[in-house]
Amino acid sequence: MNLDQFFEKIKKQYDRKLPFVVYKKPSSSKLKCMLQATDVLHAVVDFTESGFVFAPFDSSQDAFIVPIEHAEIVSVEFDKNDFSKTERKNHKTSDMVDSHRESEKLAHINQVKNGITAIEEGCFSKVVLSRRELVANVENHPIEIFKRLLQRYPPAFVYCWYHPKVGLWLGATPETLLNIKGHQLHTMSLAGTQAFEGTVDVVWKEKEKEEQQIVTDFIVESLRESVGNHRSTTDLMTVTDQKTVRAGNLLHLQTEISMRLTPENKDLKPILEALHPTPAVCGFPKDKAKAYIVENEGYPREFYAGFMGELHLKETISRNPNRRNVENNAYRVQKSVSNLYVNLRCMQIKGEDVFIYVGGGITKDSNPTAEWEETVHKSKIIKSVL
Ligand SMILES: C=C(O[C@H]1C=CC=C(C(=O)O)[C@@H]1O)C(=O)O
Repeated sequence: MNLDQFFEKIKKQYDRKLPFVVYKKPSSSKLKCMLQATDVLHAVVDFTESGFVFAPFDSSQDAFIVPIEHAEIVSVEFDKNDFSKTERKNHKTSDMVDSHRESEKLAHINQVKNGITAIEEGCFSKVVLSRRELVANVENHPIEIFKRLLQRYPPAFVYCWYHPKVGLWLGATPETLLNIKGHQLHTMSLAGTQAFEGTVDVVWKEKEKEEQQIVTDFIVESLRESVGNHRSTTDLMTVTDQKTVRAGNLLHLQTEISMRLTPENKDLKPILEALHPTPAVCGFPKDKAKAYIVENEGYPREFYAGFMGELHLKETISRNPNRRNVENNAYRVQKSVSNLYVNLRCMQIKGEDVFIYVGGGITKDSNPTAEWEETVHKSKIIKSVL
């Protein structure tokens, strides 16, 4: 199947109002699509399922899945230059938004000020506050928007999820929630933001370093509790130093965390319950920050700041041919692989409207106007493809 046939197939599926998800993993040149033959909505029961999962921010609500046993899977290789002709049809988008900007700005600044007051009163030490920006619809087909995301954000996880009973979401996220391959677990702590101005060699303020350290400490502690309570996790966990990474027009602070799982802790559910939502999208302590967000943000996050990706897919891996004492060292093993990402830098398309979701971490030292600017930078990532 070539690239045109691949996208034609997805467009037909969308015209028939049948569910699909099309995606590309970070820095990969492989596009993968799962198409469901009926519009049955499959809710996740216990995360032992296999397929592509789409989970909301609020884990008390249902997560959905395109189950592998009900999906036709197609994949194709691409080069980002394949999409250089995917032109924007509508250039007025940001002008229209500008006219609403002043009231949105005041509302967000006010929300951040209230968050800082709650921190000063001791409710929590960090809370991630977001806003939903409405952009009048562009006449673009979602698949054309998806192609532009592919072209612009090669290092991101780029996706388009559609289910007639859930909705239409697209995004290009820089944040991994979990990669599990066999017994090896990998995750990251991502927080702190500044504009990219031509170099990743930048200085970070204490405020951002602290904001990101809260996320790292939470992840390490959650993994220790959910995975490592019956052994010495410190021996089995690797935590890198903070480093600067680029995500489109922005820079973030990132720490990578890896650990080895044992057969007793291969169950994903307790790991996901402990990790999601991390303080990169919620706050700390988690329950208090989450309750504050649900009560005060003034709109439902739905799938923004939730997670999505491959759940328990089987991958065939060749063993290292240099291993000793292996008679047939060309043998292959099948491993269970899960690749989950946090749903950031995303949009939801609802008929004539496009909603863009953007937020930022608030601590006691946050500056409300700077926090507003940060959400403006973040929304540009998505607006630039409309
Ligand atoms: C919550 C978002 O970003 C998170 C990820 C990276 C940096 C963040 C920050 O600097 O606040 C956020 O924690 C968002 O993009 O909506």
